Amino acid sequence: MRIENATLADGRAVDVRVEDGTVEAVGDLDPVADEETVDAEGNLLLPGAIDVHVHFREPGFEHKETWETGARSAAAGGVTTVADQPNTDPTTTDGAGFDAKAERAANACIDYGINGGVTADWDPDSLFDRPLFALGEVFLADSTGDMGIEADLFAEAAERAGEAGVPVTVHAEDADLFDESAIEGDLGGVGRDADADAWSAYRTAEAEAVAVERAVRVGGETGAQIHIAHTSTPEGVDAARDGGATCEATPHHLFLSRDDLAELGTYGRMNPPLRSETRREAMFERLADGRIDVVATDHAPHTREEKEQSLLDAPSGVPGVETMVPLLLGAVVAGDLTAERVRDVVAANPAEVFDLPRKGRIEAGADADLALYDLDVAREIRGADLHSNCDWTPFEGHTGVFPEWTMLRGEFVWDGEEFGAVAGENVRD
Ligand SMILES: NC(=O)N[C@@H](CC(=O)O)C(=O)O
Ligand SMILES: [Zn+2]
Ligand SMILES: [Zn+2]
Repeated sequence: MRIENATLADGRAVDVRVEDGTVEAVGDLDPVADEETVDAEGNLLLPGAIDVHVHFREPGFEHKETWETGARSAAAGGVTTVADQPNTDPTTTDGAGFDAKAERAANACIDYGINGGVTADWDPDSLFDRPLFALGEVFLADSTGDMGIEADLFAEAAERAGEAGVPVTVHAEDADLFDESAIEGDLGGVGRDADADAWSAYRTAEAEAVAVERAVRVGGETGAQIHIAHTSTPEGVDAARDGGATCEATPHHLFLSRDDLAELGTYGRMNPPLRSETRREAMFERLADGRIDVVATDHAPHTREEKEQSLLDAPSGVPGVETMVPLLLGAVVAGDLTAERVRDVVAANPAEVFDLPRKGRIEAGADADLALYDLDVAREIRGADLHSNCDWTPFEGHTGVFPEWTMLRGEFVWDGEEFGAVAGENVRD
């Protein structure tokens, strides 16, 4: 197959030859006889995005999402590889838990990695016996699934991961620094009527910075590679960088702030919570200038029914795997970000941080994981148009550029209307 007349993120106009699922050549390529041609019409060709932080919920919470629906949502958003988190049922904290998840993940139409998690009753021996994508997210405070752990267990887990050469991804919040007084008293009604700003006041910005500092210190002491998940504050990003760790930021912490909570209510409750508009801007600045290594979604679907509760009863988390690249490209169209930055944070950098040599770049020898975008057709994001089992989005009404098509190892997994019968593989197998 020859993809003709594509524009790469760096502005180069090229043709791309794909053979046996691999990029064979990039450049000015003459057609060969009988070769299939795909006309890219000068549109932007990006490497398939790698979302290193999703919660596809299976096994255990199939009513929220499955590997089938989550992967389809990813593909329709230009994402061709995901890494799944361990707070499923059973938790992915021992060999059997890993195997149970691997069985379900085989239903995905995109490639994937499976993380191992840490709880007081985890079984590191059988867990590290499996091909882990990473150890994590290790919860330094409780979030969905109540998998928060104590400091000494974190140090022990980091030690094991360091020995095994497995990166550690950390949910960095310190519950000792949460402000309980913020969630006392009247928090309003349910769903959109709840006072969700109280959640941001409760899980303080300071709690993140302090936990990040602790995590990177443990990384230094144990030799483990530390990656801070979903940093929500500029202080958290700076502490990660200063400590020699890499960090990721979510689209919700880059495009939403506490100012949106009056409208979102419990639909905007997540951990770490939305921050002030000032902090959001400082996060976006760090995205644009390269201080944030990776954008990942923390795709955490919950049903409307679950969200339609009081602030304290509604679960934390928002979906996002399908809207990540579209939102970032919306920012490119608006002139706030370069296409090269987008390519780096969603593809090249995650491939480098998590050691995926065949992923994240459009060059000879790489997997032909590709997505094509027409920057002239930005459209309004609507939950009803998305393919996740979660039929709402916190980005309703935002502008996004969705892929014309998405390809996994040379096969169309999404053609803009339908999904192809493509089988995903574990990137660590
Ligand atoms: N981010 C969230 O608020 N929720 C996540 C868990 C997590 O990443 O902390 C979930 O699994 O629902
Ligand atoms: Zn988390
Ligand atoms: Zn998460």
